[in-house]
Amino acid sequence: MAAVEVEGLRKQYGELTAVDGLSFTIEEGEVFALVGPNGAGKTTTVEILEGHRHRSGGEVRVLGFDPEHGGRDFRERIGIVLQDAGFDEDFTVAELVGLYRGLYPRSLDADAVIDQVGLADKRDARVKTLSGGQRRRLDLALGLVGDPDLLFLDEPTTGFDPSARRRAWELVDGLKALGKTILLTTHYMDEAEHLADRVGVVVRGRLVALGTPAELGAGQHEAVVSFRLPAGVDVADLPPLDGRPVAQGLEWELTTAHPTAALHTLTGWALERGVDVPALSVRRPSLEDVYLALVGDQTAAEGIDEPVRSAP
Ligand SMILES: Nc1ncnc2c1ncn2[C@@H]1O[C@H](COP(=O)(O)OP(=O)(O)OP(=O)(O)O)[C@@H](O)[C@H]1O
Repeated sequence: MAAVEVEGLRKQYGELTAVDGLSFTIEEGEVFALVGPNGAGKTTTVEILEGHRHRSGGEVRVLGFDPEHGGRDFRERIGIVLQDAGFDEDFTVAELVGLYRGLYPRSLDADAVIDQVGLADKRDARVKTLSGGQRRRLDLALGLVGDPDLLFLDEPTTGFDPSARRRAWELVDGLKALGKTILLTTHYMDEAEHLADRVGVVVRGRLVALGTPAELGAGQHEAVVSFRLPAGVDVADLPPLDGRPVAQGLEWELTTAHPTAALHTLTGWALERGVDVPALSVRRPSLEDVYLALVGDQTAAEGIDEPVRSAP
């Protein structure tokens, strides 16, 4: 059985269609990332799946439950890490994690979870004294302590410093190894690429792409050849290439569907002249390149900043 099944999901806020016919499934043990621009409908979708928001149409099953009517049996099996949970600031970290732990029949050891999220030295600190990144780690601890089968992570590493992000990634990798199903939203494409088995790209409440990071990248046939100009050479001196190189700081970048030919032309020309092409590299498009191409296309096609309105 799939952990999450969404079929034709719709959500209206008055005239605004925030979610417009979304369909996807998440298998048990899968890490699934929803990405998309601000206001695309990710949080609305996730909140419907959590049972916190009423849907306007479509079918949703989460762990076999209709989340709107799942009740306690459902809530005990899911963990939620919100962007801003908002809890009593006078509690200490250990008190709050202990409190949450008490809400679940099957829970993890509170100190172990505090350790796991890297807050061991803040165990007895009051919540109001924590930094932004430390609060996010506390959010993560609260989502984990009930030992959920399905974890919702809403922008789990926003505000984290780079090493805290890496640790959070390791934590998520560890949860995945334990067979947990995870639905995450993120604005960091490297995060989606690293963590997610599959990524769904949502624009204006619609799914515009769905696949593994590699599948999404494979749809892009272009590669980027970048290099610096050899000393004393002007860009106009280069041989004709498949496209025009564009300056990026000190480097030049050529986006081409034929990287082999472009490299051959460039390196053949350099060898003939007896010069080196400094910092020469070829890269496949990253998930971020793919995302920007998709989202740019969609917002251009649909009119920027025009919210999608339902038909009168
Ligand atoms: N309670 C609400 N009432 C009216 N409109 C809402 C409400 N909640 C969200 N919206 C609108 O629905 C759309 C989708 O919002 P949502 O928060 O789901 O987007 P998101 O993809 O999570 O965005 P972000 O990346 O900024 O968190 C937005 O246009 C938002 O303004």
